[in-house]
Amino acid sequence: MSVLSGVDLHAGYRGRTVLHGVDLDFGPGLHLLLGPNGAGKTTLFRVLAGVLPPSRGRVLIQGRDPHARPEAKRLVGVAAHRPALAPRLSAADNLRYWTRVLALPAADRDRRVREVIDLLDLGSIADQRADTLSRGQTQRVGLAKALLAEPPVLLLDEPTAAVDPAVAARLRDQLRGLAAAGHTILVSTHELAEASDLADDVTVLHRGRVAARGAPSTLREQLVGHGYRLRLRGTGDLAGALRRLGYPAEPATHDRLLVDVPDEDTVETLVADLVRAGVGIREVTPAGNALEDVYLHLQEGASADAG
Ligand SMILES: Nc1ncnc2c1ncn2[C@@H]1O[C@H](COP(=O)(O)OP(=O)(O)OP(=O)(O)O)[C@@H](O)[C@H]1O
Repeated sequence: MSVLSGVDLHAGYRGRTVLHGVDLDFGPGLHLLLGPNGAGKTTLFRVLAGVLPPSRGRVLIQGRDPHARPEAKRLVGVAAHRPALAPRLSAADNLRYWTRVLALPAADRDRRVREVIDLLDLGSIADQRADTLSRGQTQRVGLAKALLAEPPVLLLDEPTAAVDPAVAARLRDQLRGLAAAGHTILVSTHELAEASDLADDVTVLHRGRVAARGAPSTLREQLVGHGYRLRLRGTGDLAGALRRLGYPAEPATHDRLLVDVPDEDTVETLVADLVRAGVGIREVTPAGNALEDVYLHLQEGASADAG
């Protein structure tokens, strides 16, 4: 069941196009939008939320276009990367203020504030002034704000970026709970650990385009192919050394390589050849840490384009 979709979305800022034709389609559940810094994740969220109009293409939320029908914006709750809270108001008063901005029925406002405070375990900081909250606490208040109107769709921009591992784990549990309750949740992140941990459905955004979508393990195959990752000692001409040895690999970063080899025997030969060629080897990892390879692959493409 499609709840949130985007077709051929183009968008940008003052003549500069950031999204170059993004197609997306999400149903209820937890979905991740993974992309390196600057990939266009925040821009895409602004377009999906009905805030930034696309120059081309269309957004549909439960069949309604938020850019054509502003009331459809109510179907989306957005938690910004750095939520803007009124500094002098308490966390709870910030939430109360937002119930008015969202035009929730007056009779429901206090109840909803209490509910989101309970749901996100914010009781101990509810009366604390916003400007005294830690970044992680601020982020959780931002998430509470996104939930106030009980929207079917949640767009969460790097919700665990500023929180410690224990809080992040709790937040992930809460997100899983919301997904199980029927929300369609899209979480953006550039953190690989987060992506492998949180959801099986990952969309990779790269340079304003969807580079791939799938479970972490299948993404690797789509983008990188089969292979092994080698971490080498030294920053010499690794690509040159490999070419001379006849291996189709390219450096992904200064001391790492992605090597596409069909089997273990070839890896053994490769390692022996590299050692003979004087290249030190620190680590050989089979295709397991899928998303890290995907990222290295994207970086590799980006630096090749830049050069
Ligand atoms: N308000 C703006 N005006 C002009 N350019 C912008 C604006 N916001 C973002 N950009 C540019 O659009 C591109 C995509 O930015 P965006 O914030 O969407 O990426 P992102 O994937 O969310 O990155 P990050 O992971 O760093 O948050 C970047 O090159 C950025 O400089």
